[in-house]
Amino acid sequence: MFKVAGLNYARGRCSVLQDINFESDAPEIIGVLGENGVGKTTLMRLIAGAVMPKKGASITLDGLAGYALKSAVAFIPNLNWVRKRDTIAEVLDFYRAGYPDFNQERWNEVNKTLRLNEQDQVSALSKGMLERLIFALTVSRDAKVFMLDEPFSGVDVLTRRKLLQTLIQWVPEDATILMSTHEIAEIEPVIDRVLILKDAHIIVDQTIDDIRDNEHMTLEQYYVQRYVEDNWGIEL
Ligand SMILES: Nc1ncnc2c1ncn2[C@@H]1O[C@H](COP(=O)(O)OP(=O)(O)OP(=O)(O)O)[C@@H](O)[C@H]1O
Repeated sequence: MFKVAGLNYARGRCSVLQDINFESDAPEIIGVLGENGVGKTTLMRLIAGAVMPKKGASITLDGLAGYALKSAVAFIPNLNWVRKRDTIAEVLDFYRAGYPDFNQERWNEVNKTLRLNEQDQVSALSKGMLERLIFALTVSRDAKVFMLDEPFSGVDVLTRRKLLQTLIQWVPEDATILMSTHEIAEIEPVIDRVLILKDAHIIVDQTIDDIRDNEHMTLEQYYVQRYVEDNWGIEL
C-alpha cells in the first residue's frame, strides 16, 4: 500500500499544497490533473523526496519511509545533471550505476518503440526525443512507484498512443503509476483513477469506472464540470 497523508507544502508565504491525502493499492495507474501551476510536479517532487513537505506529513510504501521509500520511487523531472557532451549510452551507464534496479531487458523493449540512438548526444536531442529518453529511463527501473510528469507533451501522436497502450505491459505488476497530463481524453482509457488538484487541494479522487457509471460523463467533461463555475461556457 502506497500512502500519502497530511501532506502540506508552501513556497515562502504561498501555500502550494494543503492537506493532501490518498492511498493506492498496486497495480494502479492514477492520472493527476489540474491547471498550470496547481502543484502536480510539486506533488511528485515531494513523493520523490526532492523537496521536503511541512512537518507532520507521512509518505509510506508498505510501511517504508525516507530513504527506503525513495529508492523504490522512479521519477526524473529533467536531465539537468547530464553533461553537455554525454551520449545516451553514457547517461545509461551512469543511470545503471546509480540504480541497481535498472532493468536492461525493459530498456531494450521500450526502446523498440522509442528508437533512441544510444550514440546520440543528449544535448542535441529534440524536445520530443528528450521526453522519450526521460520516459524510457523512468520506466526501466524495477520501482514500486513510478511518476510520469507530463511524459508525452512533446511526443508525436502515434508514438504517444503506442506508449500509452503499452505502458501497462512495461511497468511491474506490483507498481503504482502517477501520471500528470493535460491530455485528459488521451489518458482516460489507460488510467484506473484520477486525482484532480485545485486551489492546493485534491477536489476529486475517483475511479474512472465510477465517473462513467455514476456521473455518465467522460473524464474531460467531468473535469470541466468540477473545475470551473458555469463550465466557463465550455460545451460539455
Ligand atoms: N523553482 C520554483 N521557484 C518558485 N516557485 C516555483 C518553482 N517551481 C514551482 N513553483 C511554484 O509552485 C507552484 C506549483 O508548481 P508546479 O510546477 O508544481 O505546478 P504544475 O501543476 O506542475 O504546473 P504545470 O501544469 O504548468 O506543469 C506554482 O505556483 C509555481 O509557480
